This record gives sequence, structure tokens and C-alpha cells, in this order.
Amino acid sequence: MKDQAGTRPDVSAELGALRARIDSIDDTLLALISERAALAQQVGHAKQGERIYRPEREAQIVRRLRESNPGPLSGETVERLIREIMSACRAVEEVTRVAYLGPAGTFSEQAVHKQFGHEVDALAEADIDACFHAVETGRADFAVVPVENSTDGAVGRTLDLVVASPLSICGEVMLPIHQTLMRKHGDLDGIRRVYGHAQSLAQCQHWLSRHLPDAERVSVVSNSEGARRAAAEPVAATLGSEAAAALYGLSVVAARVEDEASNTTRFLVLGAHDAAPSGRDKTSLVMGAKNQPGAVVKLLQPLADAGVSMSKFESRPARSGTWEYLFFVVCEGHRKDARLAAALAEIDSRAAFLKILGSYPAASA
Ligand SMILES: C=C(O[C@@H]1C=C(C(=O)O)C=C[C@H]1O)C(=O)O
Repeated sequence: MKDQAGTRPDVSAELGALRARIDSIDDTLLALISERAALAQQVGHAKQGERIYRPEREAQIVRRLRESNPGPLSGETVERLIREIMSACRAVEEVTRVAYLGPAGTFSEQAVHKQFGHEVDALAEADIDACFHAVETGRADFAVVPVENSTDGAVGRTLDLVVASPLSICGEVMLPIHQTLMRKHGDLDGIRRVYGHAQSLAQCQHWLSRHLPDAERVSVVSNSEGARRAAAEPVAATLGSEAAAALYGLSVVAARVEDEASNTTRFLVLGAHDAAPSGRDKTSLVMGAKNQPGAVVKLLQPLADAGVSMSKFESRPARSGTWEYLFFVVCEGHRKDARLAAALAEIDSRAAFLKILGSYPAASA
């Protein structure tokens, strides 16, 4: 026998009992989250004018819960949930203002929420320079800017700005990037133009050559600008995040069109200070070598001698017009760790130029 909703009575009794338990757990969850928020408020008072956002403390909380995660939720999901709870708790102390490369709907906006949760003032800026400027002038507390993509390499503008800026790196965000091809109406047929940020176009070049060999590729300042144009041009499509489709009233033509399935962008979080040690940290630095044979090897030798691993080495013209180069290095450890501190002091004595850009918690794998 079935009831009106089409379920058998024994099934609906079981469902009812399970839902009653879920309701009771939700009550407990809410009580506990409220208690947590009240404690965060007390921490806020105890901080007495000290910095509110503590990236190292948040990283430690995330790691502890990921390690003790009993399942069935994935580690990523546990991280997302606890970061959202911390975001809400932080907001009862103070709402954090975070500048990012806008407009709304960009991958940079996703990176802001991945790191800071949704209870933030996310400020869409026109370009990467404006993100730095917002923090330097006190209009924002932090900036989140792209620094490197796993398919397409370094974001040169970010590297150039970070050398000159008084800001420090206090965090990194790793964001898997899935590109979506969207247009106003229809499928692949009749697409004559594809908009996208240069990085997005570069990440999808093989897919585009295979599926839309005759479409013109037009690079625009952001994928959101591409979405805005595609919404008005029936023969155009754009690349971008799936979130942009909903935001600009576009329909998805094809999902995950990036050439590399593991396509990931690394973002930097910049603020007035770097982070305190969290137990699993990275340190970013930039150095200039004297124009002598073996100079770069001499600069890197202290890291090798101290057994410090390097996760990135990138060279960039020093913009002096004389074929001088700057070398960007990311190494494991915090600049306050004895081994790394000694190695950095040694590099400083050998380098023509050394700037420590900041130490910060390593993002979860
Ligand atoms: C509550 C605090 O402030 C903020 C909020 C945190 C949280 O909700 O767990 C952790 C670190 C800070 O970013 C704290 O410093 O402990």
C-alpha cells in the first residue's frame, strides 16, 4: 500500500525518524556554531587592536580537521565548511575587506571565497595594480591576485608589482580552474567569435582548434567582460567560470574545455604583514644576481646546504633594459625557522638584491 505521496508507510516511517534525527542534529549544530561565534567575539575583544585575520591559525584548524575527518565527506568539503564557519565567526569580530581582480564572476572572486569564505566585503577591482593599490591605501585589508597557472605559467604583472610593493604575502590559494564555453543561445554551430581572458584562451587552445577551428579568438580584460559581450552578440561565445553563465544569462555550450584536466591557478593573498609560523609554511623571495659566472648557483647554494626544498624558481627581466634578471624563489619553511633564517642571511650577504616577500601557510594539497 502506498500513501498519497507514493511512498510505502514503512519507508515513510523510517524517513520520518531519520529526518527527526537530522533536525535534532541541526539544532545542536546551530547551538554549537553560535557558541563558537560568541567565543570568536571574545577573542576579538581580547585581541585589543591586534590583527583579526590570522591565516596561520585558520590553516592549523583546517589541517587538524582534515586529518581527523571521519568521512564520508571529502577533505575538500570539510575544508570548505570550516572556512565558511570561520568566515562567519570572523565577521562578528570585524568584516574583512578583500580586493580582487574583478568584475564579479571571475576565478579571482572564487579564490577570495575559497580562502576567506563568503562573509567578507569582496571588492572587484579593474586590474591587478588596483588590487595592490586598494590595500596600500587602506581601502581594503587584503588583496587576492593570480600569480601562476599550471598550464600557462607566471602572471608577470603580479610578479613585477610584488617586487616594488610594501605589502607582504600572507597566504596562497590553489584553485582548480575549469573553463566553460558559454553563449546566449545554441550549441557549437554558428559560433564565429570566442572571447576570453588571454590566460583562459591559452588554457583552451587545443580544444578551440579542434572544435571551433574557424572562430576568431578575441582576448578581453576579463572573462566577465567576455560574458558581457557574448550576451549581446548571438554569434559570439566566451570562456569563463560556470558561475559567470548564471550571472550573465548565458547557456553552457561545453563544460571543462581546458586542455589540461589538472589546470590550477595559484593566487597570492597580500596584506600589510605576512603570517606567523603555522607548522607547514612557504616563504617567497626575489633576488638579483651579480652579473658574474656562476652567480645564480652561488645564490641558491645556501638553500641546498641547509636542505631547504624549493618549489618554484622563476626568472623575470629586471626591467632595467640591460638584460639583468630577477629570480623568484618559493621555498619550504617559515623565514623564522632557524635553518631557513640562516640560509636567507647567507643569501643576503651574496646577492646584489634580496627581498623576502613573506612567509605563509602552505595551501592544502
Ligand atoms: C577567532 C579568531 O579570529 C579569527 C577567526 C578564527 C576562527 O573563527 O577560528 C581564527 C583565526 C582568526 O582569523 C582567533 O584568532 O582565534
